[in-house]
Amino acid sequence: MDLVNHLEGRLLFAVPKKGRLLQAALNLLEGADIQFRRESRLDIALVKNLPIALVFLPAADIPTFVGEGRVDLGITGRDVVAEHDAAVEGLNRASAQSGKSTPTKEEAAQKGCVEVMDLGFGACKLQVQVPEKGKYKTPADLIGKNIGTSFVHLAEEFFAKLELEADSAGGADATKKLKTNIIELSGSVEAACALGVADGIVDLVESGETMKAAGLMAIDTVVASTAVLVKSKSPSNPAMVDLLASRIRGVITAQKFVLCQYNVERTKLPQATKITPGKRAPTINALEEEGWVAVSSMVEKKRIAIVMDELTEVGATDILVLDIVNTRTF
Ligand SMILES: Nc1ncnc2c1ncn2[C@@H]1O[C@H](COP(=O)(O)OP(=O)(O)OP(=O)(O)O)[C@@H](O)[C@H]1O
Ligand SMILES: O=P(O)(O)OC[C@H]1O[C@H](OP(=O)(O)OP(=O)(O)O)[C@H](O)[C@@H]1O
Repeated sequence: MDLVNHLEGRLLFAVPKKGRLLQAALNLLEGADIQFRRESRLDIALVKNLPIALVFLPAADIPTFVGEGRVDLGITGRDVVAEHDAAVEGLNRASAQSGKSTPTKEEAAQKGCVEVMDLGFGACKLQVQVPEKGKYKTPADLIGKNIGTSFVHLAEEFFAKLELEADSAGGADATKKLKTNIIELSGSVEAACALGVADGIVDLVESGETMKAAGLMAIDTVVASTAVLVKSKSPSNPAMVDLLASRIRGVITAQKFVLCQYNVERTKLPQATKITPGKRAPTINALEEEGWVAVSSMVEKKRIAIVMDELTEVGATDILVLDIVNTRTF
């Protein structure tokens, strides 16, 4: 089937085609009941139960497709969205400086990605790193030096700001324009210092193991990133964007919370509900037994053990913890 000819009237939703964000993104789609079958080698999949087509793209390219308004929604990293924004700003600045035409206000207002929500997975930091045993201790020490990175536009923006600060603080010779040299590398960036290509690098750190293994240390953070849902500034079907956002938010909330149910004497209710205030408020039902109530309340998964300890301490009994499959609680 020629899928490209079946896209008419469908909202386009970009999903990372590989890498670290792929599985968590697919889990979200499944939780949101977005049903599709991806044919082998095809980067487009029609959704069976909604007027949507999924487009599988490299995470780093998704901000371009969404920002240009060619795709309506996307799941990608905040780091690559920031890199795309920095690239567009850099391009506009360069055009303005060279007297070339820049986008009008109206054109600019149509372009770029709008963050709909933080998806809570894929956490990492884009950090400035230098050799642990080297002479550079602060980012300012790297002004005018060689920096290896795959995030050239964010790195340029970061060092341009540092250079400006250094200039205006009189820390640099105003007659001699310092310019940090940003070297574009497409992977294994950590090797650049050891091999003499760079004095410092700007690269992603998650566990920190790669950085440590390369004998590097982080001295500043350029962007703290997680996966995000982004939309274009003028999506083809805003109602469908809202529906998908609401479903995805429901799945994320369900992943983060559990339902805690327990019985407690009515006299202890104020103390107990202080421990389990719920998202909006706890649900309280009278029990057949005089003076007792049943409480159910959403509790953050990561706090549940402490919450159960505290409830036991105030005299709650029959404490049950239930998984939430899906929610619509806002
Ligand atoms: N340790 C990590 N290293 C790189 N990216 C990470 C890490 N942890 C989370 N991420 C997030 O995952 C996104 C995609 O990175 P990943 O390297 O998996 O993609 P990819 O498409 O396979 O890219 P590439 O082929 O360039 O490595 C990053 O932009 C970032 O937001
Ligand atoms: O802090 P850590 O958990 O060690 O993860 C960080 C490393 O992971 C990524 O590299 P990737 O594995 O994608 O390979 P690459 O160097 O070829 O980009 C990133 O560029 C770092 O090198």
